[in-house]
Amino acid sequence: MKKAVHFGAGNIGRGFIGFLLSRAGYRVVFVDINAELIETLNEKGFYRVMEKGEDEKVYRVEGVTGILSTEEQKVAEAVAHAHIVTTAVGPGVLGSIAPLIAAGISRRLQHSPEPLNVIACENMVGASTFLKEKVMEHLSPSEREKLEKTVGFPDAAVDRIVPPQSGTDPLGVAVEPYFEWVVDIGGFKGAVPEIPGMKAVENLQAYVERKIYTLNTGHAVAAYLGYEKGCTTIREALQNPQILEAVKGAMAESGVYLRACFGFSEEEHEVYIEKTLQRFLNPALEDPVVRVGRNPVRKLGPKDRLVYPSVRALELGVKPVNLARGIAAALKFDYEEDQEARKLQQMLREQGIDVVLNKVCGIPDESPLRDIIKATL
Ligand SMILES: NC(=O)C1=CN([C@@H]2O[C@H](COP(=O)(O)OP(=O)(O)OC[C@H]3O[C@@H](n4cnc5c(N)ncnc54)[C@H](O)[C@@H]3O)[C@@H](O)[C@H]2O)C=CC1
Ligand SMILES: O=P(O)(O)OC[C@H]1O[C@](O)(CO)[C@@H](O)[C@@H]1O
Repeated sequence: MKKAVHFGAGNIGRGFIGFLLSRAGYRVVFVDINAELIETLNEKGFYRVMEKGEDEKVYRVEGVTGILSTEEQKVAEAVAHAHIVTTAVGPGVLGSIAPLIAAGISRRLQHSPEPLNVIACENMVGASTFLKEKVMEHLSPSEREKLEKTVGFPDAAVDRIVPPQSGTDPLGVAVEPYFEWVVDIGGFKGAVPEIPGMKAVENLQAYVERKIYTLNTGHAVAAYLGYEKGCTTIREALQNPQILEAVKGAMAESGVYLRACFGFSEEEHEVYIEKTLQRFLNPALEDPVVRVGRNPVRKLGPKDRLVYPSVRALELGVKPVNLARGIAAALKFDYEEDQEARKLQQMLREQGIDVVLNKVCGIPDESPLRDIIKATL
């Protein structure tokens, strides 16, 4: 039986990637830092995925096991014998799991000429490429050379809304019915693995950017404006007409760039936006604004969902007022339980808005975007 090693047994790990891998016939080994989660996975050996739409469908995912990420030797051994490696740990954690993956690849290169593909399934443009760079830092020059020949790191876009789980089942995951997992066909080494639900494409950049700069952009604007207005969930936020308008406006502003860059037609993009809004409004999913707004420092980064499309829209002659409202609201996201939110607030207090716009958002002093944002603060 083929073996998959998946880093991150969280919502996307269990509810999306691990689920598809298992259904494709892989024995899935989850690696996670959460000891309780790994213990429960090993005790039960299965979990349920509940698709929450108009009808509820329940799937049983069998034959799964777990390894704690501190059990370095076991993780390396699993990677050394895997047929595919995937991750869904969060972009900020990729650097921490890179040594584990490198140790596994190093072992593998000694005994197997078989190709391996490592796919980082994170909300980040170029996540697998980034992971590859981090893995390379832990390999010798000769291992790096061999890696280039046999180990692929195809970039990917992952789209399925999986909010925090509220039920009593410690492993069960409630997910939306929709999903899209798109992987760069040119990044694979060896044959592209047959995984129903995973689409290997040539124009990955268009998929990944459309997803991050539409869905994640609109979602972030809803989350930060919703938080500002005291809303608990995304659905509640979107019931406020002003927030709904701002979310639609922000997606339209980033759409100007996406259409210009990738050639989506206006109609096609409108359909995509409308479908995205319907997914946000799924009444069967309770999606907290604080989850969607988590890690505001990452989300305010120059390549991320708010600043990047604002810069691109400005270049195309469109004033990104709604994106700027999202950025301004993100700067006010003072959710105490979020470490990055605390850090951001401290930075704002101690260093001021100009330093934050510079250091966190990467917006140059001379950019008119600064004034557009400040005008909405
Ligand atoms: N939840 C969602 O709707 C979606 C999330 N994503 C992306 O998927 C990734 C994962 O997100 P979620 O599953 O929502 O997060 P999550 O918090 O539910 O899962 C992350 C898992 O990674 C584990 N982890 C953290 N540090 C680790 C380490 N050093 N070693 C091993 N495991 C570690 C955590 O214990 C947790 O189980 C993120 O990049 C996110 O942006 C992408 C699309 C949808
Ligand atoms: O997972 P991140 O990057 O923190 O952001 C949350 C976003 O990711 C998703 O979970 C899935 O793309 C969206 O629901 C939300 O826009």
